[in-house]
Amino acid sequence: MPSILSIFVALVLLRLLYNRLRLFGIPGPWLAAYTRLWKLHSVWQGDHHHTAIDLHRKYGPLVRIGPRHVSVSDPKAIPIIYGINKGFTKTAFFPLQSISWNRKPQMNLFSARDERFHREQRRPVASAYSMTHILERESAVDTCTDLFLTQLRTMADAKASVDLGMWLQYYAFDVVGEITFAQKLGFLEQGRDVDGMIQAIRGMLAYASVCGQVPEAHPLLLGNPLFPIFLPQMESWNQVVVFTLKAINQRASLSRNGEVDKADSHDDGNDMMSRWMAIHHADPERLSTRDLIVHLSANVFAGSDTTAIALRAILYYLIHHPDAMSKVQHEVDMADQAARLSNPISYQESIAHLPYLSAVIKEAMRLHPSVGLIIERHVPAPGITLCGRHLPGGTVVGINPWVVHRDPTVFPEPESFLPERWLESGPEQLQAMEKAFFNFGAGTRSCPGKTISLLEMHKIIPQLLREFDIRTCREPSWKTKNVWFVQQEEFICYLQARSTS
Ligand code: HEM
Repeated sequence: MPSILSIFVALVLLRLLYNRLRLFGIPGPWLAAYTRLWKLHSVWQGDHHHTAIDLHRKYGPLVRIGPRHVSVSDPKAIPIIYGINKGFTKTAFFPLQSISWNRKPQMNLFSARDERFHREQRRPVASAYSMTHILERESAVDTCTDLFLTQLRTMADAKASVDLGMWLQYYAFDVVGEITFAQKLGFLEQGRDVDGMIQAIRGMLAYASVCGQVPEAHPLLLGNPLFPIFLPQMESWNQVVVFTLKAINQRASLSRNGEVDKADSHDDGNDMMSRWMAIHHADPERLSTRDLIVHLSANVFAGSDTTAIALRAILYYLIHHPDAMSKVQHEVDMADQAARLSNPISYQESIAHLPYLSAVIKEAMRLHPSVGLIIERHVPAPGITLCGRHLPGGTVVGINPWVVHRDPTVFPEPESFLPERWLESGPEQLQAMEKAFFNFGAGTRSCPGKTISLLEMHKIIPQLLREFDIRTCREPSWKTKNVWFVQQEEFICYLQARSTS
């Protein structure tokens, strides 16, 4: 009689064999064909973006990174996987990044898997992210710039080293605060991680990146359905939600049943909260109190880390490419001499008069995208042919921005920092590069907040370089860790006031 143990072992072996045969012929690390442990381990190490680049160089456009998981590097696959009405839906990786409120997990724009629900959620809020609306808050962003520069001047005068990486994140946080809630979040003023929000977001990302590889484990961990019943105070551990509720309560009040009270709110501002409260009060069914809370908190969660990563990358590549740094500073100085720039520099001025800077911004985001894992989607039934291979329905596919941004057929010398490629390439090449630029995702689920990030980048970088010479304190000048977002740490710099400023 076979023992229970031998039956169990036989079942496990059969399962592994089944896994192996499912996507037979798609190359990749041998262990990945059998089990998700390979992917889990690779993500756990915090360097998966580099592993993914190496794997695609070795195996080609399709790499099997799990039993049902395929990483794709061909930019031509972007409109297929992420295009409108293509039927590819978000995977279980996303919902575990939602917040919990009123004792329930609440899906936001980012985490929602149901496309219809997502469409209904995005419709009323989308216009608040348009550049026209964001620019209405430009003067508020300028107050963040003033505060940031004042703090940096003090540190530069003291000839102290500056954790510029951290300060850029404080800046990004306060800008999101101004645009979302018409208030700074206190980061620049206090020069510290207010309410531990940066740490809280890092913890959430680290959890999502690892648990997201085995999402079935989520209900046994932080997604345990018993927690809201027996541990309701858990909601108050999420600083992002706590902050959002505090911000709402400063302007209106949430009643006992969780509804936002109309009496003491004011709907006439141009920040997102005012715009969305106005919609809510006109038609609560179109945008409920729940929707208000999840949309506002999504901004705090999604808007600061991603932008800070991009800001650091731009300065990092400039510091390590002195020629490019000189060109940007020369461009700013010339525009200044021609009296084309205000103080602080406006977004429109930056776009109109600083073309080399725009190319630098693009090139830095190409080399160091904020997102460092594949942006997962499920292949719809009955399957799809990608790069000449049939992938059955249910396969998890996705493109990693780090991989597609290094496609040598689109970006020659992919590892080199060459801002000129964005200025000197012919129209066809430029179009191919734009189509392969995947920093903000693509299609209906692409990033609505990119307007906010672009506004920040085009304003604060020239402003900093107009006023300071910046160098790093040591080499290597940062450490990176891929926790879904590729964060940089210890980007410590010296700032010196420029004689021309
Ligand atoms: C450099 C900065 C940023 C980068 C690189 C970035 C990247 C991304 C990417 C790749 C996606 C798509 C995810 C997917 O397709 O599954 C996304 C979605 C999203 N981002 Fe951003 N983001 C940035 C800044 C922001 C900002 C500033 C905000 C808001 C304040 C924001 C809010 C969102 C939201 C709400 C979504 C979900 C959109 C939807 O599915 O409808 N992001 N972002």
